[in-house]
Amino acid sequence: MITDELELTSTKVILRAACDVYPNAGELPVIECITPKCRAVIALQGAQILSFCPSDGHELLWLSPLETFEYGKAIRGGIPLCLPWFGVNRREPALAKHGFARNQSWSLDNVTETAGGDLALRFLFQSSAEDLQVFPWAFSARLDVLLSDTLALNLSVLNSSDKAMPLSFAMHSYFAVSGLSALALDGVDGAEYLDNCQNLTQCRQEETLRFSGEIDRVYEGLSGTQTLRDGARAISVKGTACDTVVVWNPGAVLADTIADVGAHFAEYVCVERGMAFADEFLLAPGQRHEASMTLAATST
Ligand SMILES: O=P(O)(O)OC[C@H]1O[C@@H](O)[C@H](O)[C@@H](O)[C@@H]1O
Repeated sequence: MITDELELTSTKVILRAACDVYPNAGELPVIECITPKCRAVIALQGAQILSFCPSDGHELLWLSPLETFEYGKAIRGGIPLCLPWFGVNRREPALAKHGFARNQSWSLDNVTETAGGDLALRFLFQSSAEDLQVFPWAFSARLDVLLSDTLALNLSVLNSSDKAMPLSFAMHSYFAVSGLSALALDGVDGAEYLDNCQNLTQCRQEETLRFSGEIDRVYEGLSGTQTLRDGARAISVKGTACDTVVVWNPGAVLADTIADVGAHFAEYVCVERGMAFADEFLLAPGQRHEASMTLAATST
């Protein structure tokens, strides 16, 4: 059993095995953070936030109840980081979808508590010699997480190779929702999108986005704030330097073919922020790209 505890003035940071937090999970290391404003669980694999529960007790993120937490396998739910490419790799489509950083261990580099009771954690990732076989640009990444009443992520990617590096990525949030039929997403109306359910056909979002059946849409160059309305609750997704918005729910038919979703498809929707498709770019040698995303939930 892994345990290590850091007790700060008003917060606790505890290193645990996933099975101590989630029934049926394995030994994968997770960090449980308890602050005056929230409780959060973060896996070291992928620096993946698995849970964020502000003091109103309402969980923001969905984590599959079918998740088995195996080393090297993508965890279904929370906020996976898709990096150093999003979706299908454009150079080599046979490579693993969404890059390899979500399936590897990151290190916890720093933990700082502020006087106001916020907690900042820094996670680091360094691409390995093995990664260079599939992505021949050495890079490092840093994820700064700020746990407050809101959840803020700052993802910074440094190209440490000597040539321009193609970069696409996403902070792939799975939001816990009360059901799909009453949901609506503001902040994409009027925008063009690529419909991933129709071979990336270009379409236009004429009305407020609602959820019935499979939805897999990519809005490029959008930025701003998206707000997911779920009855009396609203979740806002605000980002900078992550101008692509991806909205995904598999619907019942596709979910049936996804082992770790299945009958649970109506418990979540993904509203992701990143740089992908037309927003993918070349990061010059020695240059950093910093993107940030803040998630906040309010109830009326
Ligand atoms: O099953 P994965 O690799 O985690 O991907 C989940 C989904 O991620 C979304 O971002 C994509 O738009 C979908 O096409 C994809 O199915």
